[in-house]
Amino acid sequence: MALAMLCAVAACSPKPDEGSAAPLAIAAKAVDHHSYAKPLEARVRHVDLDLTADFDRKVLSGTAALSLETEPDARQVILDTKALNILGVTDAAGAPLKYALGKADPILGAPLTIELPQGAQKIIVRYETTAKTEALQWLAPSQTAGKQQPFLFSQGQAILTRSWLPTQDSPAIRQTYSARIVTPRALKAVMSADMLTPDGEDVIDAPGKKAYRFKMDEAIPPYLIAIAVGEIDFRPLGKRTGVYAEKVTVEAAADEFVDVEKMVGAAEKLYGPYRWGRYDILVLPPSFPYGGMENPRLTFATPTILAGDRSLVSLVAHELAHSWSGNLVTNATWNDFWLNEGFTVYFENRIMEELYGKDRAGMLRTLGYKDLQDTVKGYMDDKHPELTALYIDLKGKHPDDGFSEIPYEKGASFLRVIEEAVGRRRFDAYLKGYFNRYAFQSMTSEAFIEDLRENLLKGDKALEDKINVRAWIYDPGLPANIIVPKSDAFDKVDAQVAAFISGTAPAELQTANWTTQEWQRFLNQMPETLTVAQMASVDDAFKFSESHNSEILFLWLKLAIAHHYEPAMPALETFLTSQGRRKFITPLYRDLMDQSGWGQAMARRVYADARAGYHEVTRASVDKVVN
Ligand SMILES: CC/C=C\C/C=C\C[C@@H](O)/C=C/C=C/C=C\[C@@H](O)CCCC(=O)O
Ligand SMILES: [Zn+2]
Repeated sequence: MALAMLCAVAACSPKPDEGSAAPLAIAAKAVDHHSYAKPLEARVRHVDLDLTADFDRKVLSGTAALSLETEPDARQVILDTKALNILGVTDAAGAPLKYALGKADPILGAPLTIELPQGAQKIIVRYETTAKTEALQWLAPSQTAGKQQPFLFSQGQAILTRSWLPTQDSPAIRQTYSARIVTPRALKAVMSADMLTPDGEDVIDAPGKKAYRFKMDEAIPPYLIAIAVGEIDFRPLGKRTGVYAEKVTVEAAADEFVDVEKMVGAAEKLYGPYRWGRYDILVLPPSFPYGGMENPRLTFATPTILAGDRSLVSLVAHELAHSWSGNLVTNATWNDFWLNEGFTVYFENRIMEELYGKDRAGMLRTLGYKDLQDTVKGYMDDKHPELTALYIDLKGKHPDDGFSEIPYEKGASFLRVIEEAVGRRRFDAYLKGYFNRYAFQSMTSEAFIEDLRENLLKGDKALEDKINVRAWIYDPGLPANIIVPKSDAFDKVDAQVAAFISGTAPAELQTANWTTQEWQRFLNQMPETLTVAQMASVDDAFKFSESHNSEILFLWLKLAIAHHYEPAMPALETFLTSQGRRKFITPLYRDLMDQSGWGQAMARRVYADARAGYHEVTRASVDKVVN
């Protein structure tokens, strides 16, 4: 990897307000190995985009005007780029500036070093994206739900934003942004910002085009700058919530998300005011690579959560929770990713408990704990214990290489241990204070420990040792004081599973009105040693192969592969070729590849056909398992 000029986080964080000096002092020791930026000399404060979405060429082209804050003697600014075609750089008056695009690193991309006249406050980069831009997916009409119009969307996390706009792409270098996006007249542009022209405006001497304008006045990490363009409709859900989706999807989405306005209220009751104005959701076409992405003001969500019975809306609670953990207080480097995700999973479960009660929240914690156990076992078996720590040193690695359930479920388990040690009321008060103290700032694991000591533990060394704070953050494995969730609500499921495995015909199982979480528990408990007759009987009884619930279908298809249960193979092929959510796609291909002969042949055949339709995030993941 080209020597990445390191971004000293201290200079990346904005001027601290009183009471937040600690993170700056501690965070100064942190460096972001995933950015070339040197913000101690010159840093980006605002990005103003003026781009045209060209669906014929599949490029975004135009300008990024960057407002800078520079040291008096600064003579250059360094930006992060990846696979961009840089067409020229000028100052605000249009005078050309000298620039150099450095050697491209396969993970970080290339540094764009721009010479600055003394006192320069703004530079304008003219550029266009290319076919190698990893953040963007350009979909043909056939790849969308509506099949009538093309669609474009971006994914920024973790370090993909640099592939669709030149800036300092570090989560510690927070920036405001504004944008003018020109689209074909039939399409609408939306972004993670205030949408100033919901219906677009005419473009002089371009009758076939429309322009949409946006502004984000809060300083956010660049990975949260997001865009989508398509035949997008809108339905309101409440006074500050609504859902965007393709016309054919929007009614189902509005019905699925009917509780979202209540979710925002529940979240505010827990951790303070929602600071972002509106909370809207955009449902993407099926290839979206994640369950959700917490782009501020506009969560991006997969259509695979549209189960029709609101049973998968915990994902929305998760993305909403990021409005505090991750978007308001952000991990300063990707080594500290658990600060985003562990807090959010903890918070997500509290929102679900507030809205749907302790039983459902307990079931979700129990299912999450099983995922955590499986992940830890997998990494330990593969001799990668370092990936089971919360803080992971990702120097020289792609952040994706550290991505797993660990920062999510182990991080949440850590916070539950703190809650149990100090009591829920005291912990909630601490969290509310934490989000206030560091609002719109970036945080490191060390800074968090300092804040915890100062504002919650208050010098109680015995309490800190009882919680085992540093071991939870830095040690591999699961600390002995982890709280193993126990959900009585699953007792009846477990009893039925035992009856089934002991040979009782599934038809005798009392499964009336089971929830998705109970079916997940049932399938999680199924051994991989069933007979084909047992697989057939349970499929006949519960029609798993025909399920429209992505979470249930995923677990059933894993079981079907393990048993080479042929009747489920058409459903498997449909599932692999009709959506692109990495969490489902990669494990199924991996399981197929573990089946020598038929499984490997099927994986290679299906992937050869489906690969082009996946987003780069999913492709990069499956490329590692299908060979
Ligand atoms: C220790 C890992 C450090 C950094 C990883 C950061 C980002 C990884 C990159 O892959 C982006 C991930 C984005 C995830 C978005 C949503 C998730 O919360 C849910 C993903 C699983 C799902 O589809 O539900
Ligand atoms: Zn998350």
